Amino acid sequence: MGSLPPSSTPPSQFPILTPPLPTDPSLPPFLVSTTRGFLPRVDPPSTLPPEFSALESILQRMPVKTVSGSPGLLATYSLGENVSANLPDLTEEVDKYKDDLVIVNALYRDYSFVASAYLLEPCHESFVRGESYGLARDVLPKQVARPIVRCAEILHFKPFMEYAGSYALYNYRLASPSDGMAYDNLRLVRAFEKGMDPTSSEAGFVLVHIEMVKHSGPLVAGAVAALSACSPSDESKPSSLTTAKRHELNEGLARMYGALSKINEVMETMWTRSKPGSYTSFRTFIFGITSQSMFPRGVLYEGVFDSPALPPPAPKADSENINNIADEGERGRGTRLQFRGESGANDSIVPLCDNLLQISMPSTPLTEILRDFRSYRPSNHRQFLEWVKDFAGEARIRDKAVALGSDVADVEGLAETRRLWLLVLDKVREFRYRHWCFAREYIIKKTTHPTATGGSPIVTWLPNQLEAVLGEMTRLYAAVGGDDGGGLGKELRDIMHVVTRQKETLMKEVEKYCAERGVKG
Ligand code: HEM
Repeated sequence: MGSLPPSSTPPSQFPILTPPLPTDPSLPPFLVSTTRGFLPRVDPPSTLPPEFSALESILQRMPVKTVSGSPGLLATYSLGENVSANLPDLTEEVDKYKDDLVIVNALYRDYSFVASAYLLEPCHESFVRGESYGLARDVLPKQVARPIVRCAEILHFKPFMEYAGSYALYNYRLASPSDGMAYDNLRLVRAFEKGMDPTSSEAGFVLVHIEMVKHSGPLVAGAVAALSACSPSDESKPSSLTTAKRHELNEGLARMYGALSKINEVMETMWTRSKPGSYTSFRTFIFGITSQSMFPRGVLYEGVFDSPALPPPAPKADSENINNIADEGERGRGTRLQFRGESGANDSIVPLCDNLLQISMPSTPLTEILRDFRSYRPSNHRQFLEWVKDFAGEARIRDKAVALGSDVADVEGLAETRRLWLLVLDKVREFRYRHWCFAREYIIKKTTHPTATGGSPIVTWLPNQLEAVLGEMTRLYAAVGGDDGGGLGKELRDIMHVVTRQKETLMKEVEKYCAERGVKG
């Protein structure tokens, strides 16, 4: 992969793949493209090289319900002893594949499944008994810790389960290769609970994410076209778009709108493909090892002392952050680490829209969590998102698009941009509102555990971003004169009624949950 272009380079010059996508295994699996969007450029391997047969054997025997339907190691709470007894340290074998990143990514996925299952097995047992999660194991044995760190170094991931690199986007196979990526043809490669059955809620949860991201190619293509139309190499006056460029911008926004509409439609299928009542049982295994009561001191990675995959040592005085600090008795045994858990918050669809639309988030500690989440993703996704943000900022895309207080000759074109801009914002609102409903129905009503898998506070974090979008829409609609007619039409008037209603109900809901749970709003 080429190095990143400087941020003043036109968007078309960012190394975004177009078909035919390269199949070269020495390239990173996750490279943004206009066809597969944020999915890996090749389907993930579902079988491991023979040297890893011990790992494969554990993974196949691991789920609560195995592929044959019989109870697996997690059903009998015997994964821990199996890892101790039957899994050798295969770090040297990982190195043999360091030039085949497609395989190393499969190994990263698989070690991350064993790591999370191993650490959280005691919490699963407590949960099944109807108790609170209690404490997890807090030492990751070296035969898991060393190879996952090595894979993470090679791939530039964190050495803990990630959304794209392991749990969701690198965790599917095609039941029949000739039938492609149709939903019914997708199967999970790895699962914790009953996910080997494609009709289970665990499988549905993961597969709906994949099915949504399947439509991210046109979103990327639309975003690139919109940015390209506003390239900073044009005059930098907000009103400087020519009629032709405005037309290009409108086409880009319309493509984004089409893709987001499809993505939101698929999102709605979550309710039936993964039942709200089943979520909390497989969720136990996807918690992170920071900001969680189960891991008050993170996890000691045995046999791991120094690696580019580890975060920099925390200052000793920083008692909140125990990264890399092992206590006296542990020194010489390994390194204590903390990472966020896998979460859709590490998906790139919404951050792409946030960055392109320049949605301003409030300066709150909750927004800091949003920023932190954005480091948990494949490096090419991260670079692309940062680049979109910088580019949109330099190009002043929002100013050019909505052109407030400027004389624009192409009045119809401008009205269309404003309409499309608000419609795209509305799709982000719709995503975040549906998502808030998921959080309420799948989590808040089912458990009092205060933090989500990624470590964010469950009642206040999602509303922080949803409120920002609702606020942005309200301000923009007023600024372009929507309230006074503004030429934006009935569709947007209706949407804005929904926005006003949602603002009120969201505030009341959050207040209610905060009061019930003693959380500061
Ligand atoms: C039952 C379904 C779902 C539930 C219960 C759920 C739950 C959550 C929770 C609790 C968070 C807060 C972050 C954290 O983990 O600490 C989150 C964030 C997020 N999830 Fe989901 N999620 C679901 C489905 C999805 C799907 C299908 C996607 C699609 C990619 C997705 C994308 C996101 C995004 C983008 C965020 C960050 C939100 C923002 O920026 O405002 N989630 N999710």
